Amino acid sequence: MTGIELPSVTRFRNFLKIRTEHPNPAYHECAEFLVNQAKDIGLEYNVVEPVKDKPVVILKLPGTDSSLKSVMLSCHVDVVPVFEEFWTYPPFAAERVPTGDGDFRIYARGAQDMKITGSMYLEAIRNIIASGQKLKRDLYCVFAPDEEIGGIEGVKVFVETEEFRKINAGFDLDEGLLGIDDRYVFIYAERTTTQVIFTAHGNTGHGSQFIEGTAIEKLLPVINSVMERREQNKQQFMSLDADTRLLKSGDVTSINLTGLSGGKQANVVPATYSVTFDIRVSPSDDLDKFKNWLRELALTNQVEIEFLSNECRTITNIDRSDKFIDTFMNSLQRINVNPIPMICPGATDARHVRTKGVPAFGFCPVNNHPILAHVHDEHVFESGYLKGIDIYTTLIADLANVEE
Ligand SMILES: CSCC[C@H](NC=O)C(=O)O
Ligand SMILES: [Zn+2]
Ligand SMILES: [Zn+2]
Repeated sequence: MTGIELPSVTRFRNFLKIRTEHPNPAYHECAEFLVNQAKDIGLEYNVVEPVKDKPVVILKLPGTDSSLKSVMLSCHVDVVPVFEEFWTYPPFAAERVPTGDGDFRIYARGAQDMKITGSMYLEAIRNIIASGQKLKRDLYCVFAPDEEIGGIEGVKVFVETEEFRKINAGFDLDEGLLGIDDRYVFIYAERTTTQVIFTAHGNTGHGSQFIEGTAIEKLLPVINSVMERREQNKQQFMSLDADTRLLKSGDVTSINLTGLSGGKQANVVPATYSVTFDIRVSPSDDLDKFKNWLRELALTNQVEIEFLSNECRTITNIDRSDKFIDTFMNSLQRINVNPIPMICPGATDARHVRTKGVPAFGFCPVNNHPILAHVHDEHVFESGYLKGIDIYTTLIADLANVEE
C-alpha cells in the first residue's frame, strides 16, 4: 500500500463526511451524493420519499434477464450521534491516519456502521462494470434512512411501497458484524427488540413523612424482578466460553434498565414514576411467553405497562435449497471466506425485509478488526476496506448470476 490515496478511498471518505447523524441527519445532501455516484458509475437511480424528507435512494444495475428475481444490497445512511470531546480526530472529517506499517486508519462516525458497507457495494459494482461482465439478474442498492432509530419511517415503510415490490428481490444483503479475529460472521436472525416502560402511580406528600403506597414502592418489586432475570441471563452469557461469547451473544436474551423518570423536587414524594427497560429477546426464548411474564409482573404490582413497539421475530433459514443462500456459501468458500452464522444482538433493517418473505443476511467482509459501532473513535483500516471490496466483487457477481 502506498501513501497515494486511491479514488475508492476518497469516495468512501466523502460519504463519511456527510453529517447524517441523528437527530438531524443531512438526508438530502446524502441522497445527492449517492445520485452523483450513480451517474458516475452509470447506474439507474430513483429517489423516493415514503415519508417526506426521509429519502430512500435506489440504484440499479440492470441484468440481462430482468424477469428474474433481483439481488438487493441494503445500506442505512444514518449514523448515531457522537460525543465529540472524546474523539481523537473530528468524527466527520474522515481523516486518513497512517498506522506506521503502511496501512491507514480512517476515523469517522459511520466508518463501520455502516457507510463502509455501502461504499464497498458501490466499489464492487464499479469493478464488475469495469471487468466488462454482464450480470444475469438486476442488482439494486437501496440506501435508506432512520435505521438507527428503528426504521419506522425508513425501511419499515419502504417495504410497503410499490417501489420495493418492483425491486422483486430474491435475496437481500445488509449490515453485518466485522470479524474480531481471522474469522468472518454472517447474520441470519436477530433478537427481538422488546422495549418496555412500567409506570406506577401512588400517594404523594411531604418528603419528611413516611408516606405509604408510593409510586416508587410499587415500582421497586418490578425493577427487582426484571433485574433478577437479567442476572440469570447474564450468568447464562458469562458461562459461554470467552472464545464464542461474541458469536453466541444473540442466543441469550439481554436486559438493561435504560431509564428512570419521575419526581419534581427533592422534598415532594413523586405521584408518578416510571422505569424503562431495553430488552432483546433471543430466538431461543419464547417471545410471547416472555411478554406475558412482563404483563403479569405489571398486573401483580398494580403498575401500567407499555411496549414501545410490537416487533415480531424474523429468521432467514440457512437453507441451501435456496439458490441464493447456496451461492452465498459457495461463492465465499471459493475465496476462503467461511463466515460463521450468528444471531445479531441488535436490530437491523433486514428484519423489515424478512417480513416480506425475502431471505436476508447481514454480512461485512472485514475481519481482524475491533468492533467499534457506536463508540468514540470509530474507524476502519483502509486495507480492510480494500480487501472487503474484492470479496464483495466476487460475491455480488455470483449472487446476481444465480441460475433460475
Ligand atoms: C430497536 S430499533 C433501533 C435499531 C438499532 N440498530 C442498531 O443499533 C438497535 O438498537 O438495535
Ligand atoms: Zn447499522
Ligand atoms: Zn448502529
